Amino acid sequence: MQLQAIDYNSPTAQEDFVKSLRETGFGVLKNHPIKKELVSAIYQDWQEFFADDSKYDYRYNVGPQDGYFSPKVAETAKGHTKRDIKEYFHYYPWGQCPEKQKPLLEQYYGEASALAKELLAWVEKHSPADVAKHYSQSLSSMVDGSQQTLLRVLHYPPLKGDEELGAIRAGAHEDINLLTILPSANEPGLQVKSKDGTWMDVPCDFGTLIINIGDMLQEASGGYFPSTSHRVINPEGADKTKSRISLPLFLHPKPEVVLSERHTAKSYLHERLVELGVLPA
Ligand SMILES: O=C(O)CCC(=O)C(=O)O
Ligand SMILES: [Fe+2]
Repeated sequence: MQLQAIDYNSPTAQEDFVKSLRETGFGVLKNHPIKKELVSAIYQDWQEFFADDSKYDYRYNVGPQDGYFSPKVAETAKGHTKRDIKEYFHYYPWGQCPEKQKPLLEQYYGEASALAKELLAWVEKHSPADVAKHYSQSLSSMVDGSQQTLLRVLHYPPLKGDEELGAIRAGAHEDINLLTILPSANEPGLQVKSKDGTWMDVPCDFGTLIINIGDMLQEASGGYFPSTSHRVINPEGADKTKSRISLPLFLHPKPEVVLSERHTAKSYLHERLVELGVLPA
C-alpha cells in the first residue's frame, strides 16, 4: 500500500479522497488552498517560541487544556509506559497564545478549520446510505459553532542521547477527534500502520496535507471509516541533531453531539484524556 497524493482540484478528488480514507484511514492532498508560505512562517515563529524560556509563562490550564505542555508533562500514548519525546502548545481561539505568534496561528486555524469542514462534507456525501443512517446529525453540522477544534503546535527536540530507553517522538496512537489535518512536517518520521500490520512512511513533501480519520468518526460511522494507528519515529545518524515541528489541527464536534449509542463527544473526549494522563480521572 502506498499513499498517493490526490489533487484537490481534480474532478474525481472527492471520490478518490474518501476512498483513500476508507481503505487506509489516511488521505494525502496536493494543490489544496492552504499556502505553504503560511505554514513555513508558522514553523519559524514557533521554533523561536520553543527556544525561549518564556514558554513556561504559558503553562497549560488543566481543565480547558490550552497552552504549553513541556516534555515532562507530554502525553503517554494509550497502552505505552514512556512519555513521548515532545513538547507542544494547544491553541484555541478562546485560549492563551503569545502575541507574537498569534496572528499567523489564528489565520491558519481559520483556514484549516474551513478546509477540514469541507473535507468532512466530502466524507458525508460519499458515505454509503447504510453508514450515513447512523449519523445522529449531518457530519458538518456536528462541528458548526464548535469551540473544541484544537490546533497543536508540536516540537520534537533534537535527540541528545539521554532519552528514556524505548521512548519515541510519538508512540503509536489513534487521534480522538473526527478528522485531523496535518501539513507535511519539516522532517520525516511520521508512519502509518497498514492493514497487514507493517509501518509505512507517510510522504513528507513540504506543501502536501495529510488527513486522517479520528476515533470519533470511526465511532459515528460504526467502524466504516477506520481510525488508523500512526507514530513518529526517532531520527537516526546525523538527523538526530535536527528538531521537528508539526502542526496538526484536530477537528472536534460540539460536546453535546451524539456520536453513537455509547457516547457523546463530551463523554468520549473525557475518557480519552484521562487515558492519556493529561486529565485527572
Ligand atoms: O508530528 C506528527 O507528524 C504527527 C503528530 C500526531 O500524530 C499527533 O499529535 O496526534
Ligand atoms: Fe496523531
